[in-house]
Amino acid sequence: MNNFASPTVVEEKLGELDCLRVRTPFSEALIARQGGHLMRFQHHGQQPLVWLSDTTALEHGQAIRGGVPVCWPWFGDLTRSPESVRNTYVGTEPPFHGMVRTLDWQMQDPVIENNEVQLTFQLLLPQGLPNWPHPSELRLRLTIGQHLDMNLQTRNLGTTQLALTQALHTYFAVSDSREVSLRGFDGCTYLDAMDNWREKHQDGDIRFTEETDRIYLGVGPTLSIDDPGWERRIHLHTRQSRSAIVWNPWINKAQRMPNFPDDAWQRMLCIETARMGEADVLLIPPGAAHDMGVEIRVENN
Ligand SMILES: O=P(O)(O)OC[C@H]1O[C@@H](O)[C@H](O)[C@@H](O)[C@@H]1O
Repeated sequence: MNNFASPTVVEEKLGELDCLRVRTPFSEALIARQGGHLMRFQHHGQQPLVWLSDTTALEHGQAIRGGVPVCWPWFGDLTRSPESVRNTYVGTEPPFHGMVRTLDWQMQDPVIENNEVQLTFQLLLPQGLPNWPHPSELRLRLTIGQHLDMNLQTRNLGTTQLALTQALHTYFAVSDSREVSLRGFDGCTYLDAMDNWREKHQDGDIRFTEETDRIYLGVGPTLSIDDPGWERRIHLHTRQSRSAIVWNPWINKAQRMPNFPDDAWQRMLCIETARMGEADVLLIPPGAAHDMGVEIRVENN
């Protein structure tokens, strides 16, 4: 512990975005009200845990590049979600990664306890969203302290079952994406977006050697990123999620993507805690709520 005797939460404007800067005795974080978007998280005296693009847009209605976008009420390209989820949208051009990452969420008063700060963001959607007529409520709870914990709760306020896919699209900062290994995926099946969504089998740890965009299925609750360059291991402990997206854009896609420096693919990777695929689609009965979450810890070698 150092620097800050007790946690603080301070409002801050970043470009057009209303943000909160959280300081605890262990860590510092920056969160935008838009999307309830965690933009930065860093332990004092250490490298960042979460990667944020130096060139991200900081404008109302524009997706923030990096941090932890919330993908909801579907993940990625809606046509890749199960039919029950595709049918929830009645428009013609469904936005990629759903519709809430660029909305302003309501924030509840911060709770400061045990040297941690808990921020809860809420989206109350009595009519649903444009072309998505499903009354629901979304709550994102971020706990910032010695560890980072994120919990996404969906409540179905409608009268019929609600089908969703979703992800906490976490961009991790790493010393060099070519040198890290991702553990906990050995033996899993994955859908390979780079190979026409073929189903494949993961043998051993994941290493990045090319553009990688995969949906892992049947994933257990313990995953990690082994980063020898920064002499640390990042541990993810997931709750109520059996799927994860693993993504690194590599050289060519990095050049094509907006708000993403050409060489930044070397310094980031995504492991996205998700509910995705036929087997992990989220079905919520009327009146019920569902939580999905992840706790992230760092172990220094
Ligand atoms: O540029 P966006 O919409 O934030 O998406 C970034 C990436 O998000 C990942 O989750 C997807 O698997 C990739 O296909 C996509 O490129």
